[in-house]
Amino acid sequence: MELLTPAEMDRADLLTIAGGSSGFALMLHAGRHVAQAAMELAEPGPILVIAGPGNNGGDGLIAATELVALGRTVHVMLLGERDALKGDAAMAAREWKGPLLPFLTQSIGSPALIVDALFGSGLNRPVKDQALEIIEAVNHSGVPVLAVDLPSGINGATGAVMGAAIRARETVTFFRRKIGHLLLPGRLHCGKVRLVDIGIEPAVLDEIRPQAFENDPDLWLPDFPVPRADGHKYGRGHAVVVSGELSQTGAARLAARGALRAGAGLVTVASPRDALAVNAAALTAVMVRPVDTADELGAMLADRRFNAVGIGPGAGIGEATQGKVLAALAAGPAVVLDADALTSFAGQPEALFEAIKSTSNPQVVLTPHEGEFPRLFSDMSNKNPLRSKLERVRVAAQRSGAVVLLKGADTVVAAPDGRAAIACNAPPWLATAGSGDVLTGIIAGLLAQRVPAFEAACIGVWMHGEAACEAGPGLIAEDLTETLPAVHRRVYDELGVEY
Ligand SMILES: NC(=O)C1=CN([C@@H]2O[C@H](COP(=O)(O)OP(=O)(O)OC[C@H]3O[C@@H](n4cnc5c(N)ncnc54)[C@H](O)[C@@H]3O)[C@@H](O)[C@H]2O)[C@@H](O)CC1
Ligand SMILES: [K+]
Repeated sequence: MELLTPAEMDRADLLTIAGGSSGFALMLHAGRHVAQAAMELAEPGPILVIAGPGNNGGDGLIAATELVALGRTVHVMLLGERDALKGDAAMAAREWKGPLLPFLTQSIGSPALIVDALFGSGLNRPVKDQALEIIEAVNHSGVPVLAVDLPSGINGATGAVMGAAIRARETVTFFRRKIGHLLLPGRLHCGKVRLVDIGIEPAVLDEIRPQAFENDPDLWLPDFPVPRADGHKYGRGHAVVVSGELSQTGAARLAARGALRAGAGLVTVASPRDALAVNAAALTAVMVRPVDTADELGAMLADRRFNAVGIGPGAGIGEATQGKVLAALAAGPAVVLDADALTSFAGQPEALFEAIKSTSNPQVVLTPHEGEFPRLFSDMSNKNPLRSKLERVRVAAQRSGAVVLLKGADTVVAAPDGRAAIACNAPPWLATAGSGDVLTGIIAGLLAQRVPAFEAACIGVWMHGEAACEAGPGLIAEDLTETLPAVHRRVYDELGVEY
């Protein structure tokens, strides 16, 4: 499903109003949904609504009015003067007939539930002073919080905490989720996100054309590779994984098994001669072929049946790996570059980007983690707070000409054309040795089946997260390939494919 920036949400709102609805009608829907969620969440006892000076506060005031009508005791605190409210929020305030408590921490008390309607998508600067004190006091109170639209203090476009932010049990948001609901740390502040319809027609999206999506099957289901009943393994591509030296061959084997489990028809490990015996002894369905140099790799890949290559896990950092990367890009299969393949270009990323842009087959995926990312994009480390993770990955994709996948609990995949997907299905135990190697292999396996690079990266990330959920806590990288069949079955169920 699409993810919106606050600016895009404002457009959705304006297009709906231009189509004949009133802004206040949207607010009434929003406030009623919030009240409904509050009824479900709140134990018996009073409910405190903390309202801010904009339309997020307006939603809160409508919810307060509705909750009283539903028989609840409701207290309201408002930041600023009632008379200072404008537009729809002023209309909402006229609906609220009760008193307003002073905007002080002492007013919080110990309600059954707090409805956080302080700031939503209009947050445009760090919270300070009174608002900051209230947010911190709410977080310390231990009272469950229902956030309206966004937990106050979370930037809807970036997920950043602007000074301080509410930690909500649940968040009710409208029409479509916002990017800040998925990117960290925002996601951690939202609790469960409830998406409700407030009367905005999905057709407005035709005009807005959002370019960010949640990474879930809705996004790529038609591209998911399903073997044909009349097909054979040669029709499902042949992935090559480049192995490192004798002492570090395990990573390539993990990747190779990932490629096979992702559905590649055939997988070959291109192994240095001195590691051949080790690789061959430890592999069964995966084949092994001696490849020491970039020239040898290039010669192997001249056979176009090898249609996808994964390089990086355990590859070693330096000129030898650089050479193999350039040979793979020149030969024209789809390519996924990870780990040492990326680090080998630290300090000279332009050489890599040039090679990517001049490849005859522009199906290239880069899969850095936050440590590797600034080795290629030195101005965009996560220490640089000027850009969100989404923006950083988009710029990286545009600059490199490749699909870029930046790993993390909120893995972002972006294509050079601006499309981007944010994942939220990875469990914390997925962060374990070797799990990135398996991801590289899964993506290589999908590329081998001719899934386009952006979709291959998205599907790979999603399957990897699902496989980890399936394996559960205590996961080691080897488990991921073994739980992948269950993930395939889940996708087949969604596709309605029998097995
Ligand atoms: N766009 C839409 O389609 C709809 C929006 N609605 C609500 O309207 C909200 C957006 O309303 P607004 O644009 O009025 O924005 P908000 O209500 O989120 O906040 C804007 C107000 O807060 C102030 N403010 C911003 N940052 C501050 C800070 N750090 N410290 C102190 N004051 C600060 C601004 O000066 C302004 O007065 C949404 O989050 C949603 O809850 C709903 O009513 C339904 C429809
Ligand atoms: K809020």
